[in-house]
Parts: sequence; C-alpha cells; structure tokens
Amino acid sequence: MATSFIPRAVFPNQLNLPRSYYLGHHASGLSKMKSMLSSIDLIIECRDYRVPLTSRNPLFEGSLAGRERLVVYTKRDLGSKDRPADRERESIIKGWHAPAPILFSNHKSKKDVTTILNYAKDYAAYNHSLTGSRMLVVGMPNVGKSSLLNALRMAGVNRGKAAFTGAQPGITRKIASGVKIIDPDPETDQEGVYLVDTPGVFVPFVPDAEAMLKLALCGSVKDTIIAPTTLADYLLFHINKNNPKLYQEYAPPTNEISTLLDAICRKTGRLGKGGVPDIEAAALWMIQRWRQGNLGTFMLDDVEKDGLEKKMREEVGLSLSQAKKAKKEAQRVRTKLRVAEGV
Ligand SMILES: Nc1nc2c(ncn2[C@@H]2O[C@H](COP(=O)(O)OP(=O)(O)OP(=O)(O)O)[C@@H](O)[C@H]2O)c(=O)[nH]1
Repeated sequence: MATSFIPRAVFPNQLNLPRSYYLGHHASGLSKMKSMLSSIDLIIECRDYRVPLTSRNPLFEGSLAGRERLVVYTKRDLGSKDRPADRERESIIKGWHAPAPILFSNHKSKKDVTTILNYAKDYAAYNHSLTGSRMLVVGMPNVGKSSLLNALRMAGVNRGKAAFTGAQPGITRKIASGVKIIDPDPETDQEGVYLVDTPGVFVPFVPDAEAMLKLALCGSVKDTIIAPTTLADYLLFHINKNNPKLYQEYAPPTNEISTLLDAICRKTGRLGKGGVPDIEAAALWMIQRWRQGNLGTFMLDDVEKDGLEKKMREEVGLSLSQAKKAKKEAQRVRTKLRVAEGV
C-alpha cells in the first residue's frame, strides 16, 4: 500500500536571506508623499490579499498619519475562489479594521472596481471640495496600485491607461500628477476626483525571514534578490499544505524541490547543454505560474482574529540594533541589484 504524503509543517529558517529592499526611490517617494499630504483628501492604501498582514507597511502609519485612509486588499482573484473558508477569512479581515470600511479588489472585476469607484464618489461628495478631491494611492511595491488606478479611470471616465504596470516591482518610480477618475458634474455641483499614483515603498527591515520570502513570492522584491530555487521551495511548502495535486502533471507529491524542478524541466523541455535540467529556469517558471493564478489560489499569511493586533504589537519600536541592521541590509541589497543589473 502506498504511504500517504505528509507535507512539511514548518519551513526551514533561512538565516542568510536579505531582509531589506528599501531603495532610494522608496525613501524619496515617501518623503514626497509626506510633503503632499495637505493637498490630499483620502489615502487609498493597497495591500496584497495573499499577504494581508505581511504587506502592511508600518512606514505609512507614521508618515501618512492624519489623513483618512481606505485599505484595499488587491489581487483577490489570486488568493480567493469565493469558497466558504475564503469568505470566512474575509470577514475576519474586515473585523481587523472595523468600524473603518475596507474593500477587496481584483482589478479585472467590474463589480470590485465599481465598488471602489462608488466609495471614492461618495467620499468626495461628503467632503465637498471646491477644487476637486485628490486621493493618494500608496502601498508596497507591485501590489497593484497602477493597475487599480487604470481600472478606476477606465470605469469612471472611460479613458485608457494612465500609468505603466508590470510584473516586476519598481515600475512606478516617481509621483505623477493626478489622474481623473470621476468627472465634475455641474448639475449636482460635484467636483472631479483625481488619483495620484506613487512608487511602491518597501519596509526598511523585515525582522522575520519568512515574511521576506512571502513578499518576494508575491513580487514585492526583484527576482534577482533571492535565489529562485529557495523561493520555489517556499512556494512548494505552501502548495503542499493546500493541495499537492496542483503539480500532479509534473510529479507525485514531494517535499523535495529539486525532485519537482527536475521533473518540470523534463516535462517542459527546460534543458540546457547536454540535456542538463535548467533548474533555475524551472523555479522561475513555477513562481510565475503561481503569480498568474495557475498553481493554486491561496493565501500565504494565516488569518486569525487577533492577527492585525499581534502584528502591530510586534512592529512597535524597531530597536536600535534592528535599525542598524536595516541600514547594512539596504546597502547589501543595493550592491546585489547593481551586480545583477550590471550597472
Ligand atoms: N491577478 C491579478 N493581477 C494583478 C491585480 N492587480 C495588479 N495585478 C498585476 O500585478 C502586477 C503589478 O501591478 P502594478 O499595477 O504594476 O503594481 P504597482 O503596485 O503599481 O507596482 P510598483 O510600480 O512597483 O509600485 C502586474 O503584473 C499586474 O497585472 C489583480 O487584481 N489581480
């Protein structure tokens, strides 16, 4: 009789993992956002649905305090299939923020985009401004800020893309001028609503190596920063917890990433000189498939009732030694990026 497969209960600690990705344009973007606050009516903070806790950036709490905020959990289609357990998790997430409202979004869902648009419209009408409402879209790199802005613009004023989007972080590097998403309406005396896109801002230091793996897997960190095989292994750890059948066309359930990547290479023809499997290419391919929603739809963070409270407690006071580590780490990452990009 075949023995039943037991997935790993914990992922081995990655002691040498970089723990920062805080780049020059993150710091300058944040400082510009701060200086613009007086002209902003509402902050729309995007967090990634798959990592609702890990994609929260405490820098926004301090720097953007004093302005009302709407949290939008983006990329819902990649973390939920509207199963009862998904809806239960969403009600827990709503509970974290209550009484403040939050919204979930898939940028391709008309319903989700219309809900956010209506929120912006109502907010602007309620806080009537003579010059029109300006809303700042903020969030970690690659969470889908520009995609949301484009979707809102299309739904609201039927205009095409105003912001570049892309699968790697760092596509938006500068704060642009406001983009109209709702036309002024002279009949109701309603002014227009404008969205301001901002560069994604990473946290200065990620104290927990697993959080860094989650952020990298979701695309907040460039793929040259963490070895693709390590990331693919972390993905395999989660896939196995959810459903090891997700990769059954390549291999039977396994906890060995090398076994799965080797099988992927052979089945998809990712072979180098002399038929040697190109393990790194297979790892990148596996990660991309998950990011596109083709290798399971699940969250990486555990969602518990006191999850946000716990996270906020952990964040209180980045100690001095951590701040020093953060500086060193940021330097290490910048050097790694320069080498990877041949600059
Ligand atoms: N499946 C899915 N993909 C999304 C969604 N929103 C954004 N994306 C994809 O995520 C990637 C990043 O989107 P962007 O809109 O460029 O993200 P950003 O936050 O503006 O990125 P930065 O410029 O790095 O700060 C792109 O490949 C988008 O197509 C979503 O709701 N669902």
